[in-house]
Amino acid sequence: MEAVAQEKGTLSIHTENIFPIIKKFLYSDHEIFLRELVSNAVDATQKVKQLSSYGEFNGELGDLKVTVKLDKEAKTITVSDRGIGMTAEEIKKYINQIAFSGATEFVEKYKDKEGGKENIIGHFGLGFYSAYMVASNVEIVTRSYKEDAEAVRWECDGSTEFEIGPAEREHRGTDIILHIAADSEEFLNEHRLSEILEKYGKFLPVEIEFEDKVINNPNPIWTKNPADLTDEDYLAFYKELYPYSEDPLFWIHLNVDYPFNLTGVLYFPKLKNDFQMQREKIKLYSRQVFITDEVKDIVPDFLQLLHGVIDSPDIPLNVSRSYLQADSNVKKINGYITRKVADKLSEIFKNDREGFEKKFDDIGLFVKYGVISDDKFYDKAKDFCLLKNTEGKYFTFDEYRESVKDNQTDKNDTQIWLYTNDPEKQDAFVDTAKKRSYDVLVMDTVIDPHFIGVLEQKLEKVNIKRVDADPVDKLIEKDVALESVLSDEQKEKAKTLYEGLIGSKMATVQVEAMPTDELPVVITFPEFMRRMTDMQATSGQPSMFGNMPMMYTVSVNANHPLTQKILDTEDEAQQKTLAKQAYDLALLAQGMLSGKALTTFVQRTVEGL
Ligand SMILES: Nc1ncnc2c1ncn2[C@@H]1O[C@H](COP(=O)(O)OP(=O)(O)OP(=O)(O)O)[C@@H](O)[C@H]1O
Repeated sequence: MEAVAQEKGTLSIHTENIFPIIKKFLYSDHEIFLRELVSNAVDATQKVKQLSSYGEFNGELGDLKVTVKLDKEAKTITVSDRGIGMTAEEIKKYINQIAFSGATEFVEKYKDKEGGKENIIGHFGLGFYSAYMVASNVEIVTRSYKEDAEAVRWECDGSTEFEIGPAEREHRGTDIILHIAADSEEFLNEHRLSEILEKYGKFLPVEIEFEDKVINNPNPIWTKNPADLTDEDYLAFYKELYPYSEDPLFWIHLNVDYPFNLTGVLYFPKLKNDFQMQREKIKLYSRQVFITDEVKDIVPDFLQLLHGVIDSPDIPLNVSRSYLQADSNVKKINGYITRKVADKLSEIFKNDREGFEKKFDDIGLFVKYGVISDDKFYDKAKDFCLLKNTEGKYFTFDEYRESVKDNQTDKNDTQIWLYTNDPEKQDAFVDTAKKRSYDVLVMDTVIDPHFIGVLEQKLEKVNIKRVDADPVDKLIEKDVALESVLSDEQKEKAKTLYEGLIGSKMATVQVEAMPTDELPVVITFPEFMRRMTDMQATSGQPSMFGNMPMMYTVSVNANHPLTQKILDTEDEAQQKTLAKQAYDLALLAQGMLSGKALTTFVQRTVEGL
């Protein structure tokens, strides 16, 4: 056997093999070629502006617009700028050497100067080659800003060979001329190009002209100082982003430079009960270049209900700038945004409680979603998240605790908070609760079942029940037990009577001493069972119980005069009719009487009048 010698070496790469990979597979979306070339033009322009401000370039800056031109006949797309241009040497260095970025070199050189590193988009030294995804041939005609620089022409047909030589160009700057390949002719269309430019370049920092029109707003509000902006500016920008949307409720201007750079404006839209529709409205930018509207790694789930823009050069992008890489910065950004949003809400709450309450119906869903899904948010939101009662009064958690303390603490020293998820439907129950001077909250949004669960976990000694979870005296059990006027034997008789009448396995009948002002029969849904069904309904998961109807409790009021009367009725048929009537009334109070059963009930009632 031959012995293997220990050695070290360098990997070698064959350009012929790697080039097609860079050209075709590095970027998943072909349309981004335009983003890359326009970004390069913007970079070149920013560089010349910066050099001028550092005194390293003393010539005329002139009109710095970047232009994109489409020539359908010649089948070319040309991106032109009046940036720094390139000398022949620079082309060889920056273009011929794949993955050598002149942008990075520039940033390194000027990193300590004002604006030196903030304004440059390029980083990887690959973007230019994305042109070959759509072009069979690319020409560069360029003239450097340097004094006495000669214009240069470079051309390459996508093989590993290029040509370089002298050219004519009146001014400093660069034209990148793409000869569009046969399989990419879809890009020889002005609508398509304008759509791509609009998507990626709407807020690029240098004016971009296409078809004699400037397509971008180079100074979007998130780059400005909040002190210089009015409400109208924010609203106008919102309209620019979402032309057909209703005005937002309020907004937050994000502005941080340590430990990462991030700017942006987040808007609170009016949320409808359906919050799935509202997602993917936050746009992520990096140095004013659009990246994605998939912000799920940077923005916590509940904040994705917000609209607006986030711009951060510190968001780690992959080479294709199309998606992010998860890293610790992303986590920090996530935490920061959550904190900022909570602080803003808290500030509005403190400074304008009335205004905050007015908006709460619209932002409640969002705040509750935050409370449910993010502990850090909960810690702040617990002081401004509001509860609303059936009278339309709002309370913070602490205020509510204080307000119901005297009347709604049960014998185990636990506060029972009552709520309705449908004040209309549960009116009979709300009414009975109010007769006891109990307060009833309204919890009617899709996420309230979850919200209630979280409140119970977080708030000590608080139990939350829907008004129809139990007959009123059982909702909040106090020490005083009511005496039953019925004997045990009579109770048993009543139970058998109703069980025979109802004949459903879903119903549990119990005969209990209840106050006389309570209905003769009350139907309730045990809180636990009902909540599981509610939660499953919102989660969209198939129910563990299949389509089984919900279990319910039928409480016969032992102390109601009608119960006594029914038991005293000798005629069996008459007795059954009376009991049926009492039971139907209970069904009616729960909105459970319909169809044939309802018709029979109505007839029976009319006949009895
Ligand atoms: N229009 C232009 N004017 C002047 N120089 C340019 C122009 N386009 C490209 N360059 C030079 O060529 C270099 C390589 O460009 P390329 O787009 O491949 O990479 P990049 O912009 O540096 O990085 P990235 O891959 O992140 O876009 C640039 O860094 C720049 O120095």
